[in-house]
Amino acid sequence: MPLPDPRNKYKPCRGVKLENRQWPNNTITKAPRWLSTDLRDGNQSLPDPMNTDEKKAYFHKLVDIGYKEIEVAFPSASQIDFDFTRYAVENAPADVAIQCLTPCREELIRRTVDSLKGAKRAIVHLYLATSPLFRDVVFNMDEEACMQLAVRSTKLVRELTKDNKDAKDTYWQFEFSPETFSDTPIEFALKICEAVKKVWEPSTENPIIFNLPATVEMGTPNIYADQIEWFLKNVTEREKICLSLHTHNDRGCGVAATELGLLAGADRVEGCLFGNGERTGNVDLVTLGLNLYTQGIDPGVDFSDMDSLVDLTEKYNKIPVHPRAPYGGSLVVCAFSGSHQDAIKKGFARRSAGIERDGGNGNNLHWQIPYLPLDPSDIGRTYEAVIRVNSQSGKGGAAWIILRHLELDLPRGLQVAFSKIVQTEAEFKGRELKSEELIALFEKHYFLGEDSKHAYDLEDYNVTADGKATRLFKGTMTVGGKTVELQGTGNGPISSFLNAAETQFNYPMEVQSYKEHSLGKGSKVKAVCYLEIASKKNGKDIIEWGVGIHEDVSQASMRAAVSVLNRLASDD
Ligand SMILES: CC(=O)SCCNC(=O)CCNC(=O)[C@H](O)C(C)(C)COP(=O)(O)OP(=O)(O)OC[C@H]1O[C@@H](n2cnc3c(N)ncnc32)[C@H](O)[C@@H]1OP(=O)(O)O
Ligand SMILES: CC(C)C(=O)C(=O)O
Repeated sequence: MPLPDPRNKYKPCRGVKLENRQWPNNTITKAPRWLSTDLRDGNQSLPDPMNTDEKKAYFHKLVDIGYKEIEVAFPSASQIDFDFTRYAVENAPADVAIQCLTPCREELIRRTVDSLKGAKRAIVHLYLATSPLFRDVVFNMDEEACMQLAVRSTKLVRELTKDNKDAKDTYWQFEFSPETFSDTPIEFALKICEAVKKVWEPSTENPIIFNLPATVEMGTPNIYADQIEWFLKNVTEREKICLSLHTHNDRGCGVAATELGLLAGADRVEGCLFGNGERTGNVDLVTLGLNLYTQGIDPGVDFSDMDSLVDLTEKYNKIPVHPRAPYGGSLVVCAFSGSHQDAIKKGFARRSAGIERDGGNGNNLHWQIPYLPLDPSDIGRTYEAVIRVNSQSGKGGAAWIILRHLELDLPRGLQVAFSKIVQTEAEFKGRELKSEELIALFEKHYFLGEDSKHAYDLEDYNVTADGKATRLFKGTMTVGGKTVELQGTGNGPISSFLNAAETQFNYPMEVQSYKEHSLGKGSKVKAVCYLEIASKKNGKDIIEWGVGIHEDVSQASMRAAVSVLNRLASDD
């Protein structure tokens, strides 16, 4: 039973008092510094943490796609984490900083710094929970004791790193996280950071990283943004600070909180690919990066081979990426429903025309396709994957697949006719129809396949002028294996054939529309004809479509007419 009054159990998150807040008026105009914590915060939350080989593969992929700051481990926790840090130190490119997390405990700090020895660039990340709940429940420490511990620990890190003459070859950076910042009285968060800064003595060139984590997401994202703006307004020596965000997703707003935090002035973001991490996860770096990209901002990380990132995380985290995960999910660049497919198909047609006019590849043409905020090809997905067909689909979806695979640009009426066939098949099978199945259905239905089963075949014919405006068709057909001679007249080859067929086989046939286009290019070019015929079947007026393909355009149209005849003779 839900509680009749949850107020007695849960209290709302209180924001900070922020005068003249600025962040709602800001826009994000450049990518922040990114830190991937997949190998630390992500890894520590896995039921089966990665082994060393898995961490290595993951690390190299993070480097390959462009992350320059990577938190690789909690080296004081285990020999595996220590050894992996050594591997990362020895194998990181010169421009990649290796970050490690340590609590405020002397032996653990020493071990952490040991693991980073010899690194070209290293970030020692010290954390200490600062919220009243944690100080009280976890540490039994008052604010003063908490501050003294942070100060003592920072002094030790300083002594072991930037003040250590034996460690001068490393470019040391220092990060301090008042853990559970999101639930810490803001004045105390500022006070402890100021005390830590005073000890570390950062410079403008090498700023201290203050990472202000929403360790647990406590309130709406605007509250987090207010906290960040308040902190930045009140902290001293802003120019010597890199303000870092580290959000979790307990309320499902990690991305929003991070984006609002950036609007509030933050410089750096920590997160994991596809939002792996404690509980509901860290903020998703893929979403954040591609959110920037789709605003025309280079994220500085390469997401163009999305499937390889999905494979990586699924293999090593052993957690599937949700099919609806932003950008990376297998279903997010797919449209099943008819009106979406129709709009997307029209959008692509408009874009192709624009590209042709522009004479380029479309990279300088603004992306404007209904329902698709991102060009699937920018993340390595194919257009073919965009439109998928099931019983919810309309004419546009199947027509798109036929266009992409067979290059047949079906007239609207034929799209409608074929979509009914598709609908029946999808309902019958009770599932999505794959592209190959749709193509087979189309070829079978309009008798285009080499081995299609059909009643009528045109063996031979000729059309001659019979008087001024009249054409005479004479030909031989096989009907169910038997040879039949037929002849008819009309004002052109098709009408004279239809007249012959009507006389011979008793199908009234009147042309409603005719369309042709070329297929392929160069010496392999063919003609495609689409013929719409009004006829009668079992006493009822009906419309049938025929499709014919041939190197010769008049043969193609004749084939289209035979295709109609076969449709009239078929049972379906
Ligand atoms: C929000 C975050 O993600 S923080 C990072 C969390 N990551 C991890 O904890 C992964 C690695 N951790 C570990 O392997 C272990 O917890 C270790 C090695 C750090 C410590 O192990 P143990 O000494 O056995 O302690 P244990 O894990 O049982 O409890 C944590 C202890 O650290 C203390 N602690 C927690 N955070 C901090 C901190 N930032 N600084 C100093 N001490 C801390 C706790 O109060 C507790 O102390 P207690 O034993 O005196 O009560
Ligand atoms: C150590 C800190 C930054 C952390 O992981 C968190 O608060 O979630």
